[in-house]
Amino acid sequence: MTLLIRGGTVVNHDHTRRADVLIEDGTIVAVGAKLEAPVGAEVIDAGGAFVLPGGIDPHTHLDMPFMGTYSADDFESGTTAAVAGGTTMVVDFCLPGPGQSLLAAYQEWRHKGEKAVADYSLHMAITWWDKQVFDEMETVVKTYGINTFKHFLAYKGALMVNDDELFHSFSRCAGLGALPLVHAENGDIVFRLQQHYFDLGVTGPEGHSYSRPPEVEGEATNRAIMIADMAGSPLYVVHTSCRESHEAIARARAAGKRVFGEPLIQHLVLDDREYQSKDWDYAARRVMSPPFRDRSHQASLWAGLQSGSLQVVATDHCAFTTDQKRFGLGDFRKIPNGTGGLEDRMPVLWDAGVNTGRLTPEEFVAVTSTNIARILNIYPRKGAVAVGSDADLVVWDPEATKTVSAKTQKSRIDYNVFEGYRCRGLPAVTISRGRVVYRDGAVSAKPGDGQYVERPAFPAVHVANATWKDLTRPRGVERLEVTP
Ligand SMILES: NC(=O)NCCC(=O)O
Ligand SMILES: [Zn+2]
Ligand SMILES: [Zn+2]
Repeated sequence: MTLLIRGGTVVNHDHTRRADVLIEDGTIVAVGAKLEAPVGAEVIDAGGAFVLPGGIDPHTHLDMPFMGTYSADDFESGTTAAVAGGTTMVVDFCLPGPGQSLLAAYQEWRHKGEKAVADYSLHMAITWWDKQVFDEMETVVKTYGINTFKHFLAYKGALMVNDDELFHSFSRCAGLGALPLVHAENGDIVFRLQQHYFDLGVTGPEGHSYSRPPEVEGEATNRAIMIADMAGSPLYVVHTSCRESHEAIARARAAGKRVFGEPLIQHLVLDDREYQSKDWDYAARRVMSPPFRDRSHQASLWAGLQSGSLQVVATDHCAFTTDQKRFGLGDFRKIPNGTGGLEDRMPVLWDAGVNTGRLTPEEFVAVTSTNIARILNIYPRKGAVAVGSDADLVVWDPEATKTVSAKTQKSRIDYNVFEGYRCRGLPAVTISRGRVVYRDGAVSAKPGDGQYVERPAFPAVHVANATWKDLTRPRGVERLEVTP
């Protein structure tokens, strides 16, 4: 199948130019001025709009078993929302249960992924530790094409791992050429603070926010960075939500460490006043970890994206219905943690980022697509409008407007945390591997159209880390023998 996108302005992370894009059998075969349409080609007139690499959201939880229920969007509704918002690939988290084989969990998540309408990939979570996990990590990397392992420093008694497990797993990642990811909140302290506020009589959703202050995130981020450094591993910090965590990442980078930070679109535009709503449902729908912060933290996150100390904007899409949120009526600790955002990430970020001058269109492409493609080792197959890349593209109309509303969204849940947000700048057409999957408000892709994307290990990064570690390692002092 041949497709020509004519008359657009192609924006990559490093350059912008007027160019047509020719696609054959799912791959970009030419990018240039005034390309001829081959006989039989479908032609899309971009009409001067931007042509961007499709968005990549590296942080979703579709059909996730969590806090006694399952997240409401599965791979079908989640990826449908994604393409409607200009995102052509998601990376979800495979979560082995306690004592469950990583290989069995992988098969379960691949089964869930069979319904995806857009491409997807998986991170593997390390939720427990012993020799079996150590051994299976190799198969996960070499056979399943997963080069990222997630570690939760929060959710005590459920997903949380301790420092010993962290050091073992990070060291194993270093040996395999894989990248560890962390949810950085100190789960022991969160547990105590939850009890403290509950005992004081704070039972509503605001208790969730009070019990997860920026300090628990700052501490855990610093700790994970230091442990990764000692293990000789790079590190990716998911949902970086506050100044303390951002500063830890910026400090590490300034010291030459390979550390990456990922703010969420929610933390960039929504703040903690939401938890003060008198409407329990309204506040509970916004319960996620880390919670929304005060506006001074937002300024820090934007500055990080602008200066390059933070690299990626994700969603952590983990959507629960109002009925599910009500599991926590009377006890905020039981409110399922998570919010949606897959359909909204790119439009809201364009509006709050590009329309305000915080980001250039090229920086927008970097933080929504290219940087994460590079971090996940799938660039330039993904994350670029370039010859040889997968034809995952968005024709982006910078003047189109909409007001976010749960009534028109593709997600299955009954509300939207961005409700009423007026966006200027929207996807007009989304293309996945050369096929139009979204146009004029309608998604045409079908369950099963999405393909699983394998991601090879990063030998070069780990060789560099190991070389430097070896050069700088403490060595025993050679001394003259002392004769007794
Ligand atoms: N973020 C959140 O509240 N829910 C999803 C699980 C996680 O990422 O911590
Ligand atoms: Zn998390
Ligand atoms: Zn998450």
